[in-house]
Amino acid sequence: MSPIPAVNPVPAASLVPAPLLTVRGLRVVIGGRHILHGVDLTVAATGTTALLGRNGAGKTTTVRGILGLVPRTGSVLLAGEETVRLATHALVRRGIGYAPEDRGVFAALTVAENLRLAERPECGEPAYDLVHELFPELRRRARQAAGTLSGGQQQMLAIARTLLNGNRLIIADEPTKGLAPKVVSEVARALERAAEAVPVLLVEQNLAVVRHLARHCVVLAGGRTAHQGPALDLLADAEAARRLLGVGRGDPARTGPPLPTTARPAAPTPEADI
Ligand SMILES: Nc1ncnc2c1ncn2[C@@H]1O[C@H](COP(=O)(O)OP(=O)(O)OP(=O)(O)O)[C@@H](O)[C@H]1O
Repeated sequence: MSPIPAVNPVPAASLVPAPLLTVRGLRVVIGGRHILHGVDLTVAATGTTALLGRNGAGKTTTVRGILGLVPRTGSVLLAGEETVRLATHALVRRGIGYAPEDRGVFAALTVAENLRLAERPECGEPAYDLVHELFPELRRRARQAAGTLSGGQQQMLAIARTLLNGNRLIIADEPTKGLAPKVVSEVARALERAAEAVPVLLVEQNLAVVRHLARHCVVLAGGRTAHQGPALDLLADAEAARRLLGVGRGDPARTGPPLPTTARPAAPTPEADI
């Protein structure tokens, strides 16, 4: 009888999922001005990765560089594929959904029309079930002009558009900016649910939201990566948070009260069809 072959132990490192997105040496120059000087970051293959930094650190430019919305050099690997020379439409086709800082909804169109515009037939059946489950409010307001929605509702519409097409990564740029605390909690809960389905790269200034959602964080300073690591470790280190993010105990707007524990949104009501 032949001996049973020995089973090679799997090295622990190979059990850690590879990052979904790996950015190396990302540089952006606009109008002769060097804005990013070589940003390095990784976005985990699951959950939420927060992109942090003081005002003007380069967060939005980094996102725009990843998406090809500004001229950039360096390396942007999406699931191992080099994308830095691809145009934005090609990146969208590869499954990156973007909820920009200004939300980018079409004000004169209804909620349903905004969603329909985001459909991509090549991705199969649009995931309206998921959108309606996460955002029952959008279902109820399907026929309302998007320009008449509140800021929070517009933000939910912007996030909902990224969820329709089975994207493999969602990038949300400051989704809670300017929202009332109750609406911040609603948007955060929606993002939390979204991140169960799709990894999220979240640009966020509200550290209560970061604490609630993000496992991993990347901090930019002066157009460079200043720190990467577990989000809770950074937030627990008052000196590092002050140095890297410019926040202290006396800054409730950013360190905020804790968000309420997760409560699932109510099941959608069959009031309107989108
Ligand atoms: N199109 C542009 N032309 C010139 N300078 C720009 C342009 N876009 C951004 N900048 C500058 O680049 C720097 C980084 O801007 P960016 O918006 O990426 O920072 P940010 O970290 O997102 O800031 P905030 O938190 O205030 O949104 C800032 O000094 C900004 O003024």
